[in-house]
Amino acid sequence: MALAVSGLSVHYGSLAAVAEVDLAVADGEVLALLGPSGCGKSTLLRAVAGLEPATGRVRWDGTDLAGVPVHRREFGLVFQDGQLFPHRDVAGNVAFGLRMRRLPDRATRTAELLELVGLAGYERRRVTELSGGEQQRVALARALAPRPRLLLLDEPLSALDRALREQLALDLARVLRVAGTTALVVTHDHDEAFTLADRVALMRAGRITQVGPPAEVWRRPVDEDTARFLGCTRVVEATVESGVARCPVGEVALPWAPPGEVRLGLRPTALRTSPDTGVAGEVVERVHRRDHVRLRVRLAAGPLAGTLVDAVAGVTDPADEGSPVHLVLDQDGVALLPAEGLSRPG
Ligand SMILES: Nc1ncnc2c1ncn2[C@@H]1O[C@H](COP(=O)(O)OP(=O)(O)OP(=O)(O)O)[C@@H](O)[C@H]1O
Repeated sequence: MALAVSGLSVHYGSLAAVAEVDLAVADGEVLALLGPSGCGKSTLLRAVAGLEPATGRVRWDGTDLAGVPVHRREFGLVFQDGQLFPHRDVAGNVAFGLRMRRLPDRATRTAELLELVGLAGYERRRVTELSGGEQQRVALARALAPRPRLLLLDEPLSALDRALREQLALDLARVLRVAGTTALVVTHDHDEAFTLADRVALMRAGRITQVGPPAEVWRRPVDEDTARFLGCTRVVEATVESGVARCPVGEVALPWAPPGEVRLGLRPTALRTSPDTGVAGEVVERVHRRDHVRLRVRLAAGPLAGTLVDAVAGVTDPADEGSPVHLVLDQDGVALLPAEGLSRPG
């Protein structure tokens, strides 16, 4: 195990911003810390970097880093706004860590990194004349140049607009893989976490609530709060038999679900319009999204008659406000929750 964090806490007065966190990141692994605003993600990252006084342990390959200052931890840092040196050109920024460590072949390494982040030939450009996306690429190249043993990224893409963020998340995932980087990435964006990470650690109120591969966390959130954070807008009781879950809004194949009583977390995409089969309802609201239409539907029959549920329709579907629809369940929008506990009204 490369990074091992145990019993790590950070207090601001009486607030435990990070509370007794245990976390491990394996060699070459990318772990995303995902959680709502204010849950302590940045504070945890900063404590790992050595930027925040903390109790507990941060170890690298078994060696305790207590007392090792930030610049001697051999960690690379990338923040939301790049924090480039405005008076240096692109090469000057990328080579900064190499110069500090008196590493040789700085021009070759700089060119290599610029190539990796898609900015080949940008050496002499002024960083103040680059776009936000280009600046973040330079920040990434600068952090990777000295071959840090761990890369810490704090919301590296959140200052960028949506389309650029999606493209850069894919590029960043590729760069981290190609460089074999061990990384801890803080984000509040689910798509970003799932694009970048081998494993996702979900955080709430200073604590880690669940750690696992993205698909596992997505399919089996550990509790209802986590399911809601991951986009489930309704929780329903269900019974699973032979890999098929039956609930008041229909049935759906869930081969990975154990038999017996469970709860299902439904994301808006869990219910889709269907020409004539499925649970009946009436459209009360219709909003166009990029590649689908979001609906609010009042169910017309069954145990949940009168209840409003979220659903999706194709952009060309005639599911106008006031019109009747049928909804069927789609496995991809369904999360499996343990049976215990009461479900909250959505
Ligand atoms: N220097 C500080 N002094 C006092 N309280 C702080 C300080 N820094 C953070 N906090 C508090 O600690 C908690 C965790 O903050 P943190 O920035 O780590 O959350 P976060 O999950 O990264 O949030 P966001 O996604 O909004 O950046 C918050 O309640 C915040 O107000």
